[in-house]
Amino acid sequence: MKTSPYRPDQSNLAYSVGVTLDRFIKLKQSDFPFASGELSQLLRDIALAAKIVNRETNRAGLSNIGGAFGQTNVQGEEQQKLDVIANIRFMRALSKGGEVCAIVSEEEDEVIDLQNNSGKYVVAIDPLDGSSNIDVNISIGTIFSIYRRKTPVGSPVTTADIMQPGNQQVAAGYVLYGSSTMLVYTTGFGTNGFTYESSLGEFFLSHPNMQAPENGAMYSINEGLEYEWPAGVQSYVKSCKERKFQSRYIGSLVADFHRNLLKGGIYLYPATLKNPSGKLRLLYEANALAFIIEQAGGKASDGSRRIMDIQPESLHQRTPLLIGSVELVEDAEEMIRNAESEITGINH
Ligand SMILES: O=P(O)(O)OC[C@H]1O[C@](O)(COP(=O)(O)O)[C@@H](O)[C@@H]1O
Ligand SMILES: [Mg+2]
Ligand SMILES: [Mg+2]
Repeated sequence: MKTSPYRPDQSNLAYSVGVTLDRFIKLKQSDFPFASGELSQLLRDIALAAKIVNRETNRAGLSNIGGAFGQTNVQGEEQQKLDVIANIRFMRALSKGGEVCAIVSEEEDEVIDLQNNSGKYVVAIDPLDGSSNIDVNISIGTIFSIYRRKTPVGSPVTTADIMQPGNQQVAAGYVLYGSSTMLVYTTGFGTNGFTYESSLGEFFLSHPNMQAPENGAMYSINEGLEYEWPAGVQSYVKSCKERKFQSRYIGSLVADFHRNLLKGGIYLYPATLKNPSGKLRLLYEANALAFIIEQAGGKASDGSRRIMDIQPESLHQRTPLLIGSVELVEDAEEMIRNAESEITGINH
Protein backbone atom coordinates (compact mmCIF):
# COMPACT_ATOMS: atom_id res chain seq x y z
CA MET A 1 0.00 0.00 0.00
CA LYS A 2 1.47 3.33 -1.09
CA THR A 3 1.99 5.78 1.79
CA SER A 4 0.46 9.22 1.17
CA PRO A 5 3.06 11.97 0.65
CA TYR A 6 0.90 14.09 2.91
CA ARG A 7 1.16 11.72 5.88
CA PRO A 8 4.52 12.46 7.48
CA ASP A 9 6.52 9.55 8.97
CA GLN A 10 4.47 8.76 12.11
CA SER A 11 7.45 7.37 14.02
CA ASN A 12 9.19 10.72 13.79
CA LEU A 13 6.17 12.99 13.63
CA ALA A 14 7.48 15.22 16.39
CA TYR A 15 10.50 16.15 14.33
CA SER A 16 8.77 16.97 11.10
CA VAL A 17 9.30 20.63 10.30
CA GLY A 18 6.04 22.59 10.55
CA VAL A 19 4.78 20.82 13.64
CA THR A 20 3.37 23.40 16.04
CA LEU A 21 5.05 23.91 19.41
CA ASP A 22 1.89 22.74 21.16
CA ARG A 23 1.84 19.48 19.22
CA PHE A 24 5.59 18.99 19.70
CA ILE A 25 5.26 19.45 23.47
CA LYS A 26 2.42 16.91 23.52
CA LEU A 27 4.35 14.37 21.42
CA LYS A 28 7.53 14.81 23.44
CA GLN A 29 5.72 14.29 26.73
CA SER A 30 6.29 10.58 26.11
CA ASP A 31 9.97 11.21 26.90
CA PHE A 32 8.87 11.47 30.55
CA PRO A 33 7.18 8.22 31.62
CA PHE A 34 5.72 9.82 34.77
CA ALA A 35 4.78 13.11 33.10
CA SER A 36 1.61 14.71 34.42
CA GLY A 37 1.53 17.55 31.92
CA GLU A 38 2.57 20.36 34.29
CA LEU A 39 5.95 20.95 32.62
CA SER A 40 4.22 20.93 29.24
CA GLN A 41 1.74 23.53 30.47
CA LEU A 42 4.56 25.63 31.92
CA LEU A 43 6.36 25.62 28.55
CA ARG A 44 3.12 26.73 26.90
CA ASP A 45 2.71 29.54 29.46
CA ILE A 46 6.23 30.77 28.67
CA ALA A 47 5.52 30.62 24.93
CA LEU A 48 2.36 32.69 25.43
CA ALA A 49 4.22 35.37 27.38
CA ALA A 50 6.90 35.36 24.67
CA LYS A 51 4.27 36.13 22.03
CA ILE A 52 3.10 39.15 24.05
CA VAL A 53 6.65 40.39 24.65
CA ASN A 54 7.37 39.87 20.94
CA ARG A 55 4.52 42.25 20.14
CA GLU A 56 5.96 44.81 22.59
CA THR A 57 9.51 44.53 21.20
CA ASN A 58 8.18 45.16 17.70
CA ARG A 59 6.81 48.46 19.02
CA ALA A 60 9.94 49.37 21.02
CA GLY A 61 10.58 52.31 18.67
CA LEU A 62 7.38 53.96 19.81
CA SER A 63 7.91 56.42 22.69
CA ASN A 64 5.86 54.70 25.36
CA ILE A 65 7.76 51.42 25.04
CA GLY A 66 11.37 52.43 24.32
CA GLY A 67 13.85 54.15 26.61
CA ALA A 68 14.86 54.03 30.27
CA PHE A 69 12.39 53.22 33.03
CA GLY A 70 14.14 55.54 35.48
CA GLN A 71 15.09 52.92 38.08
CA THR A 72 18.10 50.63 38.61
CA ASN A 73 17.87 46.91 39.34
CA VAL A 74 19.74 44.96 42.02
CA GLN A 75 22.77 44.78 39.73
CA GLY A 76 22.93 48.57 39.64
CA GLU A 77 21.95 48.55 35.95
CA GLU A 78 19.53 51.15 34.65
CA GLN A 79 16.30 49.31 33.81
CA GLN A 80 14.80 49.87 30.37
CA LYS A 81 11.02 50.14 30.06
CA LEU A 82 11.02 46.89 28.10
CA ASP A 83 12.97 45.14 30.88
CA VAL A 84 10.12 46.01 33.24
CA ILE A 85 7.34 45.22 30.74
CA ALA A 86 8.88 41.82 29.91
CA ASN A 87 9.35 41.07 33.60
CA ILE A 88 5.69 41.85 34.35
CA ARG A 89 4.48 39.73 31.39
CA PHE A 90 6.50 36.66 32.34
CA MET A 91 5.72 37.04 36.05
CA ARG A 92 2.00 37.09 35.22
CA ALA A 93 2.16 34.07 32.92
CA LEU A 94 4.24 32.06 35.41
CA SER A 95 2.09 32.90 38.42
CA LYS A 96 -1.25 32.44 36.60
CA GLY A 97 -0.30 29.01 35.20
CA GLY A 98 -0.22 27.42 38.65
CA GLU A 99 2.77 25.12 38.04
CA VAL A 100 5.39 27.42 39.56
CA CYS A 101 6.14 27.87 43.28
CA ALA A 102 8.99 30.42 43.00
CA ILE A 103 10.66 32.71 40.46
CA VAL A 104 14.16 34.19 40.29
CA SER A 105 14.32 37.17 37.90
CA GLU A 106 17.14 39.49 36.86
CA GLU A 107 14.74 42.37 37.50
CA GLU A 108 13.75 41.28 41.04
CA ASP A 109 16.08 41.72 44.02
CA GLU A 110 14.68 38.73 45.93
CA VAL A 111 13.08 35.37 45.08
CA ILE A 112 9.41 35.78 44.20
CA ASP A 113 7.70 33.17 46.39
CA LEU A 114 4.30 32.65 44.74
CA GLN A 115 2.87 31.13 47.93
CA ASN A 116 1.66 28.39 45.63
CA ASN A 117 2.66 25.33 47.53
CA SER A 118 1.14 23.04 44.94
CA GLY A 119 3.59 24.39 42.36
CA LYS A 120 6.25 21.83 41.43
CA TYR A 121 8.61 24.08 39.52
CA VAL A 122 11.10 26.90 40.12
CA VAL A 123 11.84 29.25 37.21
CA ALA A 124 14.92 31.48 36.84
CA ILE A 125 14.48 34.10 34.11
CA ASP A 126 16.21 36.95 32.31
CA PRO A 127 13.04 38.58 30.98
CA LEU A 128 14.86 40.82 28.50
CA ASP A 129 18.41 40.00 27.44
CA GLY A 130 20.51 42.52 25.52
CA SER A 131 18.86 45.57 27.09
CA SER A 132 21.51 47.92 25.68
CA ASN A 133 20.24 47.03 22.19
CA ILE A 134 16.51 47.68 22.74
CA ASP A 135 16.46 51.26 21.47
CA VAL A 136 18.72 50.60 18.50
CA ASN A 137 16.54 47.88 17.00
CA ILE A 138 19.07 45.05 17.36
CA SER A 139 18.05 41.49 18.28
CA ILE A 140 17.24 40.94 21.96
CA GLY A 141 15.97 37.93 23.89
CA THR A 142 14.55 36.18 26.94
CA ILE A 143 16.37 33.35 28.77
CA PHE A 144 14.79 30.83 31.19
CA SER A 145 15.72 27.82 33.33
CA ILE A 146 13.25 25.41 34.92
CA TYR A 147 13.94 23.22 37.97
CA ARG A 148 11.75 20.76 39.90
CA ARG A 149 11.56 21.87 43.50
CA LYS A 150 13.60 19.79 45.99
CA THR A 151 11.25 20.11 48.97
CA PRO A 152 7.90 18.27 48.94
CA VAL A 153 5.00 19.93 47.12
CA GLY A 154 2.80 21.56 49.71
CA SER A 155 5.70 22.67 51.93
CA PRO A 156 7.13 26.21 51.96
CA VAL A 157 9.80 27.03 49.36
CA THR A 158 13.35 26.92 50.75
CA THR A 159 16.86 27.89 49.58
CA ALA A 160 17.40 24.26 48.55
CA ASP A 161 14.69 24.71 45.92
CA ILE A 162 16.34 27.84 44.52
CA MET A 163 20.10 27.27 44.78
CA GLN A 164 20.29 24.28 42.47
CA PRO A 165 23.26 23.69 40.10
CA GLY A 166 22.52 23.78 36.38
CA ASN A 167 22.80 19.98 36.09
CA GLN A 168 19.45 19.84 37.95
CA GLN A 169 17.56 21.76 35.24
CA VAL A 170 14.56 19.90 33.80
CA ALA A 171 14.21 22.38 30.94
CA ALA A 172 15.83 25.56 29.63
CA GLY A 173 15.33 27.85 26.68
CA TYR A 174 15.53 31.25 25.12
CA VAL A 175 13.43 33.43 22.88
CA LEU A 176 15.19 35.49 20.24
CA TYR A 177 13.32 38.62 19.11
CA GLY A 178 15.19 39.22 15.86
CA SER A 179 14.45 39.42 12.14
CA SER A 180 12.26 36.47 12.97
CA THR A 181 11.22 35.44 16.46
CA MET A 182 12.38 32.04 17.62
CA LEU A 183 11.96 29.87 20.71
CA VAL A 184 14.77 27.36 21.29
CA TYR A 185 14.57 24.93 24.19
CA THR A 186 15.60 21.59 25.65
CA THR A 187 14.12 19.19 28.20
CA GLY A 188 17.25 17.06 28.16
CA PHE A 189 16.31 15.20 24.96
CA GLY A 190 18.06 17.36 22.40
CA THR A 191 17.64 21.02 21.46
CA ASN A 192 14.87 22.17 19.11
CA GLY A 193 14.04 25.54 17.55
CA PHE A 194 10.65 26.99 16.66
CA THR A 195 9.91 30.03 14.50
CA TYR A 196 6.98 32.31 15.27
CA GLU A 197 4.40 32.87 12.54
CA SER A 198 2.71 35.99 13.92
CA SER A 199 -0.18 35.98 11.43
CA LEU A 200 -1.19 32.58 12.83
CA GLY A 201 0.02 33.29 16.36
CA GLU A 202 1.86 29.95 16.36
CA PHE A 203 5.42 28.72 16.87
CA PHE A 204 6.34 26.09 14.24
CA LEU A 205 9.22 23.60 14.44
CA SER A 206 11.84 25.00 12.07
CA HIS A 207 15.12 23.70 13.53
CA PRO A 208 14.67 20.09 14.72
CA ASN A 209 17.42 18.49 16.77
CA MET A 210 19.92 21.35 16.53
CA GLN A 211 23.60 20.38 16.50
CA ALA A 212 26.35 22.93 17.19
CA PRO A 213 29.23 22.43 14.73
CA GLU A 214 32.11 20.88 16.70
CA ASN A 215 34.49 23.50 15.39
CA GLY A 216 34.27 26.94 13.78
CA ALA A 217 36.18 30.13 12.90
CA MET A 218 34.18 32.77 14.68
CA TYR A 219 34.65 34.38 18.09
CA SER A 220 32.42 36.80 20.04
CA ILE A 221 33.86 38.99 22.79
CA ASN A 222 33.68 42.68 23.73
CA GLU A 223 37.13 43.71 22.44
CA GLY A 224 36.78 47.08 24.13
CA LEU A 225 37.65 45.33 27.40
CA GLU A 226 40.79 43.65 26.02
CA TYR A 227 43.14 45.23 28.56
CA GLU A 228 41.02 43.90 31.42
CA TRP A 229 41.03 40.26 30.27
CA PRO A 230 43.05 37.52 32.03
CA ALA A 231 46.30 36.62 30.20
CA GLY A 232 44.88 33.30 28.93
CA VAL A 233 41.94 35.02 27.26
CA GLN A 234 44.28 37.60 25.71
CA SER A 235 46.41 34.82 24.19
CA TYR A 236 43.34 32.90 23.03
CA VAL A 237 41.83 35.90 21.21
CA LYS A 238 45.26 36.70 19.73
CA SER A 239 45.43 33.13 18.37
CA CYS A 240 41.94 33.54 16.87
CA LYS A 241 43.16 36.60 14.99
CA GLU A 242 46.31 34.78 13.85
CA ARG A 243 44.07 31.99 12.52
CA LYS A 244 42.00 34.64 10.69
CA PHE A 245 38.82 33.87 12.65
CA GLN A 246 35.90 36.23 12.07
CA SER A 247 35.05 38.53 14.96
CA ARG A 248 31.30 38.94 15.53
CA TYR A 249 29.81 40.67 18.60
CA ILE A 250 26.19 41.87 18.78
CA GLY A 251 26.17 42.66 22.48
CA SER A 252 23.01 40.59 23.08
CA LEU A 253 24.05 37.27 24.61
CA VAL A 254 21.08 35.36 23.13
CA ALA A 255 21.79 36.64 19.60
CA ASP A 256 25.55 35.96 19.76
CA PHE A 257 24.87 32.52 21.24
CA HIS A 258 22.26 31.68 18.58
CA ARG A 259 24.59 32.56 15.69
CA ASN A 260 27.39 30.44 17.11
CA LEU A 261 24.98 27.54 17.75
CA LEU A 262 23.99 27.54 14.08
CA LYS A 263 27.28 28.45 12.42
CA GLY A 264 29.96 27.24 14.86
CA GLY A 265 31.83 29.68 17.06
CA ILE A 266 32.68 30.67 20.61
CA TYR A 267 31.27 33.43 22.84
CA LEU A 268 33.47 34.61 25.69
CA TYR A 269 32.65 36.97 28.56
CA PRO A 270 35.62 36.57 30.92
CA ALA A 271 36.39 38.14 34.26
CA THR A 272 37.28 41.83 33.87
CA LEU A 273 38.50 44.53 36.26
CA LYS A 274 34.92 45.91 36.42
CA ASN A 275 33.41 42.43 36.84
CA PRO A 276 36.07 40.18 38.48
CA SER A 277 33.60 37.25 38.40
CA GLY A 278 32.49 38.00 34.83
CA LYS A 279 29.35 39.91 33.83
CA LEU A 280 26.79 37.21 33.06
CA ARG A 281 24.54 35.68 35.71
CA LEU A 282 24.79 31.98 36.53
CA LEU A 283 21.12 31.29 37.47
CA TYR A 284 19.28 32.97 34.57
CA GLU A 285 21.78 33.36 31.76
CA ALA A 286 24.72 30.89 31.88
CA ASN A 287 22.95 27.74 33.18
CA ALA A 288 20.16 27.82 30.60
CA LEU A 289 22.46 28.34 27.62
CA ALA A 290 24.88 25.70 28.98
CA PHE A 291 22.07 23.10 29.06
CA ILE A 292 20.99 24.05 25.51
CA ILE A 293 24.51 23.98 24.03
CA GLU A 294 25.39 20.66 25.73
CA GLN A 295 22.18 19.11 24.34
CA ALA A 296 23.33 20.34 20.92
CA GLY A 297 26.80 18.80 21.29
CA GLY A 298 28.62 21.97 22.37
CA LYS A 299 30.26 23.03 25.63
CA ALA A 300 30.04 25.72 28.35
CA SER A 301 32.60 26.50 31.06
CA ASP A 302 33.90 29.30 33.25
CA GLY A 303 37.35 28.66 31.85
CA SER A 304 37.97 25.55 33.91
CA ARG A 305 34.71 24.29 35.46
CA ARG A 306 31.61 22.98 33.65
CA ILE A 307 29.05 25.77 34.11
CA MET A 308 26.29 23.28 35.04
CA ASP A 309 28.36 21.85 37.91
CA ILE A 310 28.83 25.21 39.65
CA GLN A 311 26.94 25.29 42.98
CA PRO A 312 25.11 28.64 43.19
CA GLU A 313 25.67 30.69 46.34
CA SER A 314 23.72 33.86 45.61
CA LEU A 315 20.75 34.76 43.42
CA HIS A 316 22.45 37.19 41.08
CA GLN A 317 25.92 35.65 41.17
CA ARG A 318 28.01 36.19 38.06
CA THR A 319 30.35 33.80 36.28
CA PRO A 320 32.93 34.02 33.50
CA LEU A 321 31.45 32.29 30.43
CA LEU A 322 33.02 30.44 27.50
CA ILE A 323 30.34 28.80 25.39
CA GLY A 324 29.89 27.34 21.91
CA SER A 325 31.55 24.73 19.68
CA VAL A 326 33.19 22.02 21.78
CA GLU A 327 36.62 22.18 20.13
CA LEU A 328 36.81 25.97 20.39
CA VAL A 329 35.84 25.99 24.08
CA GLU A 330 38.37 23.22 24.85
CA ASP A 331 41.01 25.19 22.92
CA ALA A 332 40.29 28.31 24.94
CA GLU A 333 40.29 26.38 28.23
CA GLU A 334 43.71 24.92 27.40
CA MET A 335 45.19 28.33 26.58
CA ILE A 336 43.77 29.77 29.80
CA ARG A 337 45.25 26.83 31.77
CA ASN A 338 48.66 27.22 30.09
CA ALA A 339 48.71 30.98 30.67
CA GLU A 340 47.85 30.46 34.32
CA SER A 341 50.55 27.84 34.83
CA GLU A 342 53.05 30.21 33.17
CA ILE A 343 52.05 32.91 35.68
CA THR A 344 51.91 30.60 38.73
CA GLY A 345 54.66 28.18 37.58
CA ILE A 346 52.26 25.37 38.65
CA ASN A 347 51.28 22.82 35.94
CA HIS A 348 47.55 21.96 36.09
O1 LIG B 1 28.06 45.64 26.90
P1 LIG B 1 28.87 44.44 27.25
O2 LIG B 1 29.76 44.65 28.47
O3 LIG B 1 29.62 43.87 26.12
O4 LIG B 1 27.82 43.33 27.74
C1 LIG B 1 26.94 42.77 26.82
C2 LIG B 1 26.31 41.60 27.50
O5 LIG B 1 25.50 42.04 28.58
C3 LIG B 1 24.15 41.62 28.40
O6 LIG B 1 23.43 42.65 27.81
C4 LIG B 1 23.63 41.30 29.79
O7 LIG B 1 22.30 40.92 29.76
P2 LIG B 1 21.07 41.89 30.14
O8 LIG B 1 20.87 42.79 28.99
O9 LIG B 1 19.98 40.92 30.34
O10 LIG B 1 21.44 42.62 31.40
C5 LIG B 1 24.23 40.43 27.46
O11 LIG B 1 23.09 40.23 26.70
C6 LIG B 1 25.39 40.84 26.55
O12 LIG B 1 26.04 39.76 25.97
MG1 LIG C 1 20.90 39.06 30.00
MG1 LIG D 1 18.12 41.16 31.11
